[in-house]
Amino acid sequence: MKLHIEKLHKIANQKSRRIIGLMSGTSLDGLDVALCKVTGSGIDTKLEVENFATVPYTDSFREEIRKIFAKREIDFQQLCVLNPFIGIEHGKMILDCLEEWNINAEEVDLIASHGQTVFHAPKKQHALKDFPNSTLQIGDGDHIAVETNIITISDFRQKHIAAGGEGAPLAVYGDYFLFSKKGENRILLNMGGIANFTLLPGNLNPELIFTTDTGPGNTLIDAYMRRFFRKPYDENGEVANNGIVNETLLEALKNKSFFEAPFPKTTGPEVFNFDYVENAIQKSRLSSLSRNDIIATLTQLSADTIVSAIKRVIDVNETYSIYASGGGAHNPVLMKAIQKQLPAFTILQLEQLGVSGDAKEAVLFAVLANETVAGANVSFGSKEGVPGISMGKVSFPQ
Ligand SMILES: Nc1ncnc2c1ncn2[C@@H]1O[C@H](COP(=O)(O)OP(=O)(O)OP(=O)(O)O)[C@@H](O)[C@H]1O
Ligand SMILES: CC(=O)N[C@H]1[C@@H]2OC[C@@H](O2)[C@@H](O)[C@@H]1O[C@H](C)C(=O)O
Repeated sequence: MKLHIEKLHKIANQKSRRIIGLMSGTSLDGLDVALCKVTGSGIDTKLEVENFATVPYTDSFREEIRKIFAKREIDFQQLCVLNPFIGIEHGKMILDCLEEWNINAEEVDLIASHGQTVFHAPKKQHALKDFPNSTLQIGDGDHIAVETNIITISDFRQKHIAAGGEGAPLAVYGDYFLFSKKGENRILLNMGGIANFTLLPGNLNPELIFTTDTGPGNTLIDAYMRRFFRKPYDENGEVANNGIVNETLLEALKNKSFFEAPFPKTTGPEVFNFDYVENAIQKSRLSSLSRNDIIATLTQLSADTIVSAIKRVIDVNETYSIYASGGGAHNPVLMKAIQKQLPAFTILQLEQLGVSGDAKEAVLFAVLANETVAGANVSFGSKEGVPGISMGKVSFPQ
């Protein structure tokens, strides 16, 4: 279909592209939709977020995903039907946003779709000698392309694995292109369900860029809030604020091989989930601990493990600024606990760099699609976890 390739070629040669970045993360709160104008590529990328919305998932949509989400054993038919269903639903959500924003689908060049992660199993986690790193995102791109009539790039993580990575974190590419600053050591900290960070050295040397997941961001807090408070999360850290950190439980929660494993590493709710907390509570014989204390302790766990990972990779003679994003940046208890342990660091919200922290991950996938269509190879050296590659698969609408 020469016409399609020619259209893509034309988009690749434009000075700038309008790309919709999509992210639906491990919190299952909704679909982040960021309409971006992207000019240039690589380290010369300039990006303007024209519109952003989080389309909340309905309870029933979320429950359908939860039936298979991060579970070792599932109804295989549910996985099969969800793959096109999520693609179609995401397509409809995009069309709703475009209508709201008064923009025609023809005015958009590309969609960059992350899809819904349903299972993440790097080799360090599954420990199956003969099997590779693995991860699975569903919500097939062909369905989004046909539903919206917009060329869609999707399924970014497989190529990362094929090139030697764990399939995550992918934020590092966009973090480097959009947020590097000569003379300032920056740490881009994202606290979604899982927390991760990118270290961008002020000397701009791509070979010194570092990225890793650190462990739980909000996922454990959310799991406990859902079960015992019937709320999706601890809004503004109010429950944590009314609890006291229990040191015995905190130590039991930290007693996990993931935290000791070498960098870079990735994880997910397959490891950090409700049962993980329950086991730690039982092992510490703390079944009568108050629910507020548990939430306070889980919040401290996120802060401690984020700080400990950062401390392991920074140069003590250098100064750093942290730019926080993701839902956890709205939790003042978590933010204060991090700042307290890093008194010499300036901790700011990502908004200071001109991009909303809630939009960041969706924006970063727009950057990845831009690279795939219009970028050149960027070398990050031989550093593990950041292969210099293009990512994603192309779906044409017709
Ligand atoms: N006002 C708030 N107070 C406390 N926590 C909040 C607040 N707003 C959002 N959050 C937390 O942020 C979570 C959503 O964060 P986000 O959308 O960044 O995660 P995600 O993208 O789904 O996850 P991941 O990055 O791991 O894929 C919520 O589930 C909640 O725990
Ligand atoms: C497998 C997967 O979906 N991982 C997510 C998740 O959410 C946060 C953390 O775990 C990160 O590694 C990744 O997402 C971001 C966008 C990333 O790849 O940078």
